[in-house]
Amino acid sequence: MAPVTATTMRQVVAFTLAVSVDLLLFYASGFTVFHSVFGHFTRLWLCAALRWLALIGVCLLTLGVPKALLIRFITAHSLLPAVFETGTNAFYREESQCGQLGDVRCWLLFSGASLAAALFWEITIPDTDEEAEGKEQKQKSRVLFMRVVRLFRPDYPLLFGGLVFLSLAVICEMFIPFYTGRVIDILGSNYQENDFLSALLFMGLYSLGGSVSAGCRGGLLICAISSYTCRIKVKLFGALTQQEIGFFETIKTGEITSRLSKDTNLMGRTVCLNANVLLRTFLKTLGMISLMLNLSWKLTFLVLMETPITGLLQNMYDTHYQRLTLAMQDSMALANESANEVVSGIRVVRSFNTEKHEICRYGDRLMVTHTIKTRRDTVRAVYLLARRLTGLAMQVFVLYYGRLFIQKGQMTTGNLVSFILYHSDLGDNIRTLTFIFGDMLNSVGAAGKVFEYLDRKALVSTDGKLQPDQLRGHISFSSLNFTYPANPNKTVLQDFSLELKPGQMMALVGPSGEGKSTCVSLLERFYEPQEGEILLDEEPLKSYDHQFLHKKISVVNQEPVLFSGTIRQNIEYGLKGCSLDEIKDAAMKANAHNFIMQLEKGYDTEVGEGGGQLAKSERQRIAIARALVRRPQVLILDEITSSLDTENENKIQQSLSSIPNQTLLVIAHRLKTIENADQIVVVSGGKVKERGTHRELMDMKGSYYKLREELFTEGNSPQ
Ligand SMILES: Nc1ncnc2c1ncn2[C@@H]1O[C@H](COP(=O)(O)OP(=O)(O)OP(=O)(O)O)[C@@H](O)[C@H]1O
Repeated sequence: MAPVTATTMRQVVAFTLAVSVDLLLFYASGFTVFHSVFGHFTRLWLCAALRWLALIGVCLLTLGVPKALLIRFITAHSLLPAVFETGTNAFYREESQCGQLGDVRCWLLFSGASLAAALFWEITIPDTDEEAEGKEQKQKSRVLFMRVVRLFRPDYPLLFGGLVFLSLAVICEMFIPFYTGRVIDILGSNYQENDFLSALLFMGLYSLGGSVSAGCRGGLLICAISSYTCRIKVKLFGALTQQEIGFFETIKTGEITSRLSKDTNLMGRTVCLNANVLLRTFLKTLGMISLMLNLSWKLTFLVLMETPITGLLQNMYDTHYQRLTLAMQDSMALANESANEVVSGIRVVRSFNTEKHEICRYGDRLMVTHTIKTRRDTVRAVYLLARRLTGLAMQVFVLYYGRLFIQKGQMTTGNLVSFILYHSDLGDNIRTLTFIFGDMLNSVGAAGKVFEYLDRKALVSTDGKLQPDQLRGHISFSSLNFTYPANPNKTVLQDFSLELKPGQMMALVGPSGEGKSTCVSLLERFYEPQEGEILLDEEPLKSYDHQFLHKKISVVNQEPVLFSGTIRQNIEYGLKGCSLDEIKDAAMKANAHNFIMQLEKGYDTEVGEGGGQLAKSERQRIAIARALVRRPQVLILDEITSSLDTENENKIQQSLSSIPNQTLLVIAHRLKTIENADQIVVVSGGKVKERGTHRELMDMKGSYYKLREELFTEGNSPQ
């Protein structure tokens, strides 16, 4: 208990001492005026400096090093009278009603305003105790902000136009309440028609100017944002498509699409809308406060005292509201996810008769969203109530004191009306200013995420330049060691070496999950091996031009992926200037021509999203045609037989074997299909376990032999 009492005592002593010293100096300044000691401004600023020094001195002596908030208060408290007096003199060429200072009411008013300013600063700008982190964050935000601005370069003319109209709109809007008050004064005193008409004319002109300028500002800025967002989206999409496959495996699809859709939009907003609102509100607030000070400085200080309360309320509300909004978005995403799952897996749901269970699950998740939403709306309702109450209390004060000032002849009725009009806007403006800081930081954060992807250099480079006129298709894997980026602890290929001679057919076989498809992925340069190299015609794969390589090495995967569009577009996918005859030829080799011709629109038939309007075997044959139309030197078939029947498979095999000099790499589970291969390689545990022709391997009675036996007994192979 004792230390607390001692601290409180020290604080009371410090407060009393500080108030006494300050009042003494404040009155002393009035004395110097009275006795015309020093010039007016010298006295003001000297007094301000002395008061600042004295108050800081008292704090140091009694409380130790003062906190940032106290320093801000002391600074505002000491300087405010001098700043205000100098400002009034500069703008209106007269002394304010507080010009003589030395009046305890003035002292109280300035103290209140200083406290308001210090608290406002405290609320809107992060505390200096978090300096290091805060400064770094601010620095980062500033750099990001400037990058966003620089990307706006092509839209600078639009932005400049927007800013000009913004300033015009603010100036015009600011004068409307002023002329409203003037009209009331003219009507209330000796009516002068000319004055009345000119006031009306100005009011009309300012209103018109304000509306036109606001419209032009909005239009220009929206145009700039829209063109900016499009540009960034394309840029980001371009950067994303350059990334290596491992990137897409480690980052969730939802995150990527959210950056592409949400964050790019937020980025545009950062500079344009927020800067627009910030600038407009800031200019308006400054202009309003200066006009309000002109109307009645006492009332102005009075209403400014509401600022810290408004700021505090807004800050508390923003924190809670944002937290609940995020929680609501998460729970909504969960509810949507369960709905999506059911829609895409409706066959499973139907066959397991789990409709009711799924409805309950969806309903439960929606209830969670509903509860959070209700809490969020309650927070909003309480905030609005508190805001209205403080606003109302302040209006009552303004009316009460306004009436007093009118009685004393310190202001007119028109002045009071103008003042009230300004005041009603001021609260909103200050709230906007406090909110916009947080929002700006959020949006800049979104820009940071977008830049992170824009700046990311793909781990698998595509800078190779080699494009030889002749390619033989000689492939060798030499001592490869490889782990997937998504699972770096598991070595998938270990000291893996293979050679595939030009024009030969090689088959990779082996149990599931042993690394066969991984070989194909490495050959396609989806990943880079950690050790070892893959050579194509004795040159490292990475030295080949990206486009050239993917034209010369074509892959048909287990799961054929088609894109929405026509069959023709899917076959010629990525090839420019491909004739219909070439497409038909490839389709014939893939045994797809006949079924395509039976479709009503033939090659112009739409395949639907992901090729959903075609059977799996048809999709697979189109995928084979897509690979063949490129006339690849190396063709890779990764378990394509799983979706083909024996008849189709035989026909495709026949046409593929008729292509001369093509190197063929086949991964197969149906061992019957690869008996004719020049070389069969058994892959197990990421290593080459056996290699040879079918006959050689059968005679060895090793893994290949066992594999055939197993598959035969499991009935997987129609041998
Ligand atoms: N993208 C990936 N990220 C992490 N691990 C992977 C990835 N793809 C495959 N793996 C793992 O690498 C190992 C080899 O997989 P791979 O697909 O090469 O086997 P496979 O022999 O082709 O099997 P299957 O015959 O069933 O296609 C497996 O253990 C698998 O789990």
